[in-house]
Amino acid sequence: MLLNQIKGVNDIQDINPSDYQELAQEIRDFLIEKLSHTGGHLGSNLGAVELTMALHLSLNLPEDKLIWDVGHQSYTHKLLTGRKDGFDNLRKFGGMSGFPKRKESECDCFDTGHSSTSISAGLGLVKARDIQGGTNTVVSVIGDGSLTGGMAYEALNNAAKLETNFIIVLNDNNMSISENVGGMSKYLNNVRTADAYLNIKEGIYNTLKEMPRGEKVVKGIRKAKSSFKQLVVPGMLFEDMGITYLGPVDGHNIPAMLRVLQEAKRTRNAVMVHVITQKGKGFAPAERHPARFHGAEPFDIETGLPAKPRTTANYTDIFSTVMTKLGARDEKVVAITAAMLDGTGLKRFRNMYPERLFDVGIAEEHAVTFAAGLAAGGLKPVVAIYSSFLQRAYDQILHDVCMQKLPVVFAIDRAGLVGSDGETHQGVFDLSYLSSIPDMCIMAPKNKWELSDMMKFAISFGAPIAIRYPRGEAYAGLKEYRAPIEMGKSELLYAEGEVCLMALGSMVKVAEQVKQLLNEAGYKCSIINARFAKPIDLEAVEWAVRNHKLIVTMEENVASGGYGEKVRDAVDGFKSDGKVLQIAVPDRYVEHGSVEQLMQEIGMDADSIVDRIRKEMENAR
Ligand SMILES: Cc1ncc(C[n+]2csc(CCOP(=O)(O)OP(=O)(O)O)c2C)c(N)n1
Ligand SMILES: CC(=O)[C@@H](O)[C@H](O)COP(=O)(O)O
Ligand SMILES: [Mg+2]
Repeated sequence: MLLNQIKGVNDIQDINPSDYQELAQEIRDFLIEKLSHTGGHLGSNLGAVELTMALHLSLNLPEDKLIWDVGHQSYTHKLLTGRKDGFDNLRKFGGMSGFPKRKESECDCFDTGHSSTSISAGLGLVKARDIQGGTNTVVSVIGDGSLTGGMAYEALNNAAKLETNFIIVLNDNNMSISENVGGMSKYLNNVRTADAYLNIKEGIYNTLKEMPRGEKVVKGIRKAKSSFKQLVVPGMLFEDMGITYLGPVDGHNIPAMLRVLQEAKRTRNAVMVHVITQKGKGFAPAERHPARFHGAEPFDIETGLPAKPRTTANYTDIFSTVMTKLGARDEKVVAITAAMLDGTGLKRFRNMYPERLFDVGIAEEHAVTFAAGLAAGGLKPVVAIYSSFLQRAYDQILHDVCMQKLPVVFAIDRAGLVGSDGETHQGVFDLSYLSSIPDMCIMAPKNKWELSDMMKFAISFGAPIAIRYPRGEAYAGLKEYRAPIEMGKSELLYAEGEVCLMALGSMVKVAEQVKQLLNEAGYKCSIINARFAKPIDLEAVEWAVRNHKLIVTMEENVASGGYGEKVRDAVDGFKSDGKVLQIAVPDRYVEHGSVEQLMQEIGMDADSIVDRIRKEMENAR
């Protein structure tokens, strides 16, 4: 097997060129087999096999620097840098990350996970090289979807004035997670469907040379290269900015890519190499359903179907259903997604009300200010964005939504630990960054019915409001507790005394388990479902202080700036010696693994919480 000859970095350079095709096939077979067990970002990786091989053949790693935008397509890069064994535990607890990690390999020069950062980071590495007199090559690989993100344009704008080499590879598979959207996508479509510029160029040169005085004409054209390109390349957007454009080149043809990369390396400025690939290439189910195989769960190789079909609704499903109902009831309800139509569950809303769904591309900042504009214009926008991606739009939430008290509903999915995507995607900061903003109201449902009730409350709230809910199965317990949602009011679930658990959102389910364990150990235990993280329910805090020896706050967010901190401050106000134990995500980045394993690791599973409570109670005796 050729793949077995690749034990470390640059070993691919010893492979005979006549074997490249076979190696690419072995890599595909390997990825399909491994990911059928572990899950992972299959489609993007299958599309980038030959591209990655060509880059590794052209570069000398780790001296040369290769930056992967988002990083979800870096699996072949991991294989070619000696990490084959890591695939057995890909994205598992303690195993190999699904994204580039500097601490994992010296060939991973920049950590990614969130989109559209690669050109900025690459340009930084170029400048660092130039200032220190280095000669290494720097390559940023960015997908067409990631090129919808604003940061990419800020970086291109900056890179355009560069006078040294910087290679930007545009890996264009005409897909984001769902269909790619917007003007840039349309522009790339035109470029892609035009005959390859390089072929046209050579074809025209050859024809001209046959003609009388043809050589002279060709020379003249070569001198006026850019105006010639203007004639044959639609748009010329990048060239006009000052960035050399090469391509489009077939991203599954290694010799063709090697030739273009050689040319790109000779350029004395920023150069964009436009590579055309197919998402899911070589695995029929992934070619047919690129969105489903973008981030795949373990699957059956024969059929492509999930190994474990899902039987219960997750919070995204509930959100999806309620959105269609809200859309039916009120024509003013509109929805916005930043390239996460499938992930946020807004596809159904799009299918029913296409004119009221806006997919703005990977542009969270724009999504929020756009929603502010929609609200200012009299509509009722719901912006559905994952917690960790919404981090990007802090200023837009503050400056464009909250300062004007505009009625925008933030549906914050993946709030809490997300599991196998790891530290870049854990949604454990939203309570903190949103809480600091005046006029922001934040809710979190304890179960699936409460998410529905909160959405109905939010849509008629008339001011900025956020609902955060986690990845995964929607809790179907506590159905009988369905008191109407009231602004800033919590819900008392059990009133027993001694220990009072004040739990927010997903932690209510854990609180039930904690209560049972505490009861078994002989402690009485009350539970308050917080419902609101801002404003907190001060009356409930006072009741908890007056009637319990210990208050335990529970939230799937970092402690700093979270719900527990606010409760602690309030307790101090009511009773200076009131005891509060804060259960929250610790002040460090939480890596990948299953949510259950991670909760255990950070001491937020029921057993760990009970241990801590018992210690506190024993100390108090
Ligand atoms: C800031 C941010 N928003 C959203 C995402 C989710 N996301 C990951 S990959 C992706 C699509 C990327 O498309 P493209 O760059 O074309 O890569 P492809 O998957 O097509 O190879 C999206 C929206 C993200 N990682 N970061
Ligand atoms: C790479 C990336 O950012 C997305 O593909 C992300 O992995 C999606 O996560 P979900 O599976 O939670 O939708
Ligand atoms: Mg793409």
